[in-house]
Amino acid sequence: MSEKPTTPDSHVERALPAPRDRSEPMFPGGPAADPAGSHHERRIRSFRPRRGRVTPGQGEALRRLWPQWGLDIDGLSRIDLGELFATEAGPRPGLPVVLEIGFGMGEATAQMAAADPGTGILAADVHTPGQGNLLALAERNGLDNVRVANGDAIILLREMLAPASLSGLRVFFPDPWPKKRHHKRRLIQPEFIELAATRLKPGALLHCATDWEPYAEQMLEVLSASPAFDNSQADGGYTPRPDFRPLTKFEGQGLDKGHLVHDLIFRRNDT
Ligand SMILES: C[S@@+](CC[C@H](N)C(=O)[O-])C[C@H]1O[C@@H](n2cnc3c(N)ncnc32)[C@H](O)[C@@H]1O
Repeated sequence: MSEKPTTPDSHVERALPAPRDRSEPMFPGGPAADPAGSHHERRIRSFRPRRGRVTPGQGEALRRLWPQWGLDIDGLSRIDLGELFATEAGPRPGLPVVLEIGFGMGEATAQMAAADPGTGILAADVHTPGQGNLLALAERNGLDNVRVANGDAIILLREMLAPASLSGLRVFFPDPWPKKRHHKRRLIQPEFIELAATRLKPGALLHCATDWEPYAEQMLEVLSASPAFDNSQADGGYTPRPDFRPLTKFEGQGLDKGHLVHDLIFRRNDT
């Protein structure tokens, strides 16, 4: 009877990875698996939870940089923005902070942060590979004015940010939810704008962009109807694409399909 050939360590059992509980973080020290809990409240979400495949470089950035620059949107604590943007030199009270909702892979976020080092960018998304990508970009480019938040930005705004604490809000290419039955998932709705208005300082800019024409029309209608915001365009229409907004990944895909892009810039007034 022929014996099976053995390798020197064939007696060693191959260790199987221990099964991971859904609530355990995928990257030790990194973003929480489900920060505010998927059943935190019954509400229609503007995103689908999606982790996507994380590259080794993104995973490494999440493990190493999250404790320093990451924020889990747990809905439990009030954020002191001066402390959140602290550097080795100490907290930065009075630093103007802009919230970006849905930064995707974060390339445009990093470019805008580099162009404006005197402004803190609080960038929120649920997309794990993008969070790792943005952290790595921030480190590579020496950006100490970027913080990455993981979870639903509505909970961040409502539960964790103080009234009149933000100097700006950016929503670039939010999920268009083109099917009629999904329109209720769109982020830019009257209730969202009402909430955003409470968290923005007078004079703060709300900048939206989309390549989905019907959503652009909805944005214009909702923002124009809000008594808390004034259109930066005297004619009440869209803003010509400002050169300070870099091309985003999602925008590039829309342009390849021949989509028209619309920017909308509204100013929070004193009401
Ligand atoms: C269509 S992508 C656009 C990404 C990026 N701005 C770009 O232009 O390439 C929209 C992003 O918004 C995120 N998102 C949608 N609703 C969100 C919410 N309530 N809180 C945090 N992120 C959200 C999604 O996860 C997604 O990454």
